[in-house]
Amino acid sequence: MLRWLTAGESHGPALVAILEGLPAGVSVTSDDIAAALLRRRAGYGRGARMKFEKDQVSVIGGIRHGRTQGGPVAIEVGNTEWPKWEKVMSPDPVPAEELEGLARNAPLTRPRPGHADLVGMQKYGHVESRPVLERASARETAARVAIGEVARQFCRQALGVEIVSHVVSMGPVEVPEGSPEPRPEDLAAVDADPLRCFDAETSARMVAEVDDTKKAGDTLGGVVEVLAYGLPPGLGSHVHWDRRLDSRLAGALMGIQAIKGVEVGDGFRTAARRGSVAHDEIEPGPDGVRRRTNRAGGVEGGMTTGDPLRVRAAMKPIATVPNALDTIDIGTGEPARADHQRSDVTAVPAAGVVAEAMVALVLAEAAVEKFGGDSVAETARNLRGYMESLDIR
Ligand SMILES: Cc1cc2nc3c(=O)[nH]c(=O)nc-3n(C[C@H](O)[C@H](O)[C@H](O)COP(=O)(O)O)c2cc1C
Ligand SMILES: C=C(O[C@@H]1CC(C(=O)O)=C[C@@H](OP(=O)(O)O)[C@H]1O)C(=O)O
Repeated sequence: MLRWLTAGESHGPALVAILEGLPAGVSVTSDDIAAALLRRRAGYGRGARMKFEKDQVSVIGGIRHGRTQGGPVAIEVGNTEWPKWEKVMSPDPVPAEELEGLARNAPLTRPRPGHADLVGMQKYGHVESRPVLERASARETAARVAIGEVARQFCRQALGVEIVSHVVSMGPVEVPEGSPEPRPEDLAAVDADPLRCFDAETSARMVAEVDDTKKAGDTLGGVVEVLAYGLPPGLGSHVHWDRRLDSRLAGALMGIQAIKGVEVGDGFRTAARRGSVAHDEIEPGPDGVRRRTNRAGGVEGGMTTGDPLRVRAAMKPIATVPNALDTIDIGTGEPARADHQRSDVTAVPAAGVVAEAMVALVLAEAAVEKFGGDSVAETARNLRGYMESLDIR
């Protein structure tokens, strides 16, 4: 069983993540994790915070001399901005006179529509939104990307699986249907694009859309696609709803802040087709059985088919709209403009990197379930035995 947890606040000293149940022998270093975190900070349209704040990786447990040991992997992602927040976010009480006049401590009483502020205040009994937004903030995704990198290395080393993501739409600007999908060797090119878009012409239009949106004091959402290559058939199961891989992927992707829709394969587009052109016909191939197309996105009956996994996640526009939206001031009950200090215009490119991490965690979990193994070598051996035993391939 693979399980994971994160803790920490947006302006706290650090985020922490624990990944438990991973076999021993995964090669991974602090530099690998730091590189994954850098990818998450990139992307045209992100706010000032991405520039001045740095993630500081410390591996606290589970990895020795660059290899997992079989115990829980614990990673801390320190925040270089902590000294500015030490009083406001102190876990211990701070004398009132030391907090007085601190702009950062001013109560946030004008909840932002579309963020967790209002309902979080109602549910947890807070009189301002700081205690809500600190944990709702997608800064938390840094912790997921950190352990996601460990899971990704496991998927690569034990299964030969490579995970890629790219941005397929930014607001109304979409990559044309039928455009080539990035392969693992294209990931560096995707990362080099300002919006992590694999189509240069569309990327230029996306950049213009971000610029226009910024000028208008507005924000943007979009859609990311994650692809996983090299999967064996049979991860997940048809036998129960919570063992279906598609249900687990959907849950993991919807668990990313601001993701409002998930599509497996052609997803919603399939609903508009007739059956004869919606499914993937099966035929004999040179290496055994194969499907002619991959409209299903590599999952049938809640199990990987062996074709590339393809899932999409739709992100809503950033809630902290610079031209602030209407709300009420919780202190006075009067209409007001929502709290706004700064924000991303869009974070869709970063959401793609987070989505890769979530997919890596779900695939690693499903692989540990199917193949077991206390070491990467044992998992790989069990996978080989299973592949050799398949009599319909
Ligand atoms: C990478 C990333 C960055 C984000 N940046 C912001 C931001 O700068 N401002 C904002 O209001 N929301 C941002 N969000 C979205 C909020 O975290 C999210 O809308 C909020 O937690 C409420 O959750 P919900 O949208 O799922 O309802 C970001 C989300 C992600 C994944
Ligand atoms: C800090 C990160 O993202 C933050 C996520 C976020 C939100 O509301 O989700 C709001 C912004 O923070 P602030 O409101 O303090 O400017 C983003 O910068 C990060 O991704 O590392």
